[in-house]
Amino acid sequence: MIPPGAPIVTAAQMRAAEEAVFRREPQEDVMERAGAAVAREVSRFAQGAPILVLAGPGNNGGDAYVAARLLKAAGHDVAIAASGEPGTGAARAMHGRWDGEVGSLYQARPRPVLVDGLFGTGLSRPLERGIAPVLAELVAASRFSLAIDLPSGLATDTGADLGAPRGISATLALGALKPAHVLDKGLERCGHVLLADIGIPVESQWRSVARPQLAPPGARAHKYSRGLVVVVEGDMPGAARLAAHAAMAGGAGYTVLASAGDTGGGPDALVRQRIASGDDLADFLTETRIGAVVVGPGLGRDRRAEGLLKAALNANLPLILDGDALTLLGKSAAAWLQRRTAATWLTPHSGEFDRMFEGAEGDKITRTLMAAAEARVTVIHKGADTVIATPRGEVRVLSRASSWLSTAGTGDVLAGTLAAQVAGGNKQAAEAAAWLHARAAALAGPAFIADALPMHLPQAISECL
Ligand SMILES: NC(=O)C1=CN([C@@H]2O[C@H](COP(=O)(O)OP(=O)(O)OC[C@H]3O[C@@H](n4cnc5c(N)ncnc54)[C@H](OP(=O)(O)O)[C@@H]3O)[C@@H](O)[C@H]2O)[C@@H](O)CC1
Ligand SMILES: Nc1ncnc2c1ncn2[C@@H]1O[C@H](COP(=O)(O)OP(=O)(O)O)[C@@H](O)[C@H]1O
Ligand SMILES: [K+]
Repeated sequence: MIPPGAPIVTAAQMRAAEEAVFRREPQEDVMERAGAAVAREVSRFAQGAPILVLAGPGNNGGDAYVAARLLKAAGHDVAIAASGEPGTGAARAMHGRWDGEVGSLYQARPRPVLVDGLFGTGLSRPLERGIAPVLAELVAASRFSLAIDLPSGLATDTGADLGAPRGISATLALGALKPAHVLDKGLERCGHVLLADIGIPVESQWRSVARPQLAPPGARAHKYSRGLVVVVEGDMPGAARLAAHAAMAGGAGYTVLASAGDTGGGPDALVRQRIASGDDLADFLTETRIGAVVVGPGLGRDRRAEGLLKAALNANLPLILDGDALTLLGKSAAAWLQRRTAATWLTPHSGEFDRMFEGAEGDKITRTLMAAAEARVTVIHKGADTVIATPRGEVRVLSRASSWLSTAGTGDVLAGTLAAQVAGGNKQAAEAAAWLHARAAALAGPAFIADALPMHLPQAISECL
């Protein structure tokens, strides 16, 4: 579980936000609030069991000393083990306010409740060999463990593993989420992510995906005003049908499958339009009521596929490109897409993304932002951590969706869901589609097949009205 709609900031941005607050308020007061938030969460879970608090040399350790003092004052049995002397002024002050003993991390005996205050956003290199195994053992031996801000050993801005333990029960993000809470190894290492307001205002164009606010069709709505979606069928008709079904269940008023022949299957309400070639498609896409076109699911990569893709790219209509369309574009994706004047969305998984934007480097947020800016499109970079980036620099991250989504065809369902939101005029279509898709997966439960996913979209939508 990730707090929805929460700002995500890098370590440097968090530090800048803290510095701004310290100009009008003592650092110790902010640290008292951070430690109090930690103590509140820990006391909820400890239920009277003995607590071991680990304190590192920096301000993460400072938070740990505060939490230990408040937990002890509330009657808990608390022991502290430190990896060394406190190294910052605020951490020294908090160490000074602790009136008990401070043991050594290396001699610490496990306790049922563990608080990890070794390192947070200041982690600058992999954990030293000595620290990582000791921390891993103490976490493994505990019944409940809470990481202050971040599990120690997780790179704040990338979620890369620098020696973080496995099995942390919960992480209390302080002030804002950091990329490590939503990306890469952070998905497995943070446990439940909780967010504490510690009175540091943060500005960010990056957020976790939130539940969208949707509206039912107006009293005078008709099928075209609800949104007309065209899904282009190719070599693997099932993929296009999945996308079309998702568009229908995702709220589109009218869905057309542009297909070379009648391959059958799919809902009866699905309208079929015979499209044999790129020229046919170009003609058909002059229909002005079309609100979104989906090209790519099961498209194939032959000459016909290329012709269909070109016709869609040249049409002045909102366009969702997925699957084979992305592979066909490959390295020339940005050059093709920059020329478009109508809005475009790309929904690559990591393989498709890397084929299109092989020069992009860095963490997933940075790479996706770079791609969106270069191609001037919205990119929905799928995976266990789905990163949505717009050319204006906005980012939305959806992580911890059902891992049962890892089954063939669920990406086609996302493309269709997105098309429905685009055709319906939703200005936040990508974020809404990502949320609805993940919610449908949660409702579908375990071991669903992609065919079952669209059936749960209406329920997901009902939760947004
Ligand atoms: N600013 C504030 O008042 C507030 C901050 N807050 C809290 O502070 C946290 C950030 O604090 P921070 O910047 O002091 O960094 P922190 O994560 O404690 O670690 C830095 C220390 O670790 C050391 N070190 C680094 N890597 C290492 C390694 N691999 N192995 C060994 N040592 C290593 C590093 O040494 P150095 O790199 O300098 O050699 C330095 O001594 C943040 O996450 C939040 O919890 C909240 O209380 C709100 C108020
Ligand atoms: N482990 C996972 N956890 C959460 N979501 C996942 C996971 N694996 C895949 N997904 C989601 O499932 C979908 C898979 O899409 P894709 O790889 O394009 O599949 P296909 O091409 O077969 O339709 C994406 O929305 C992706 O974000
Ligand atoms: K920590």
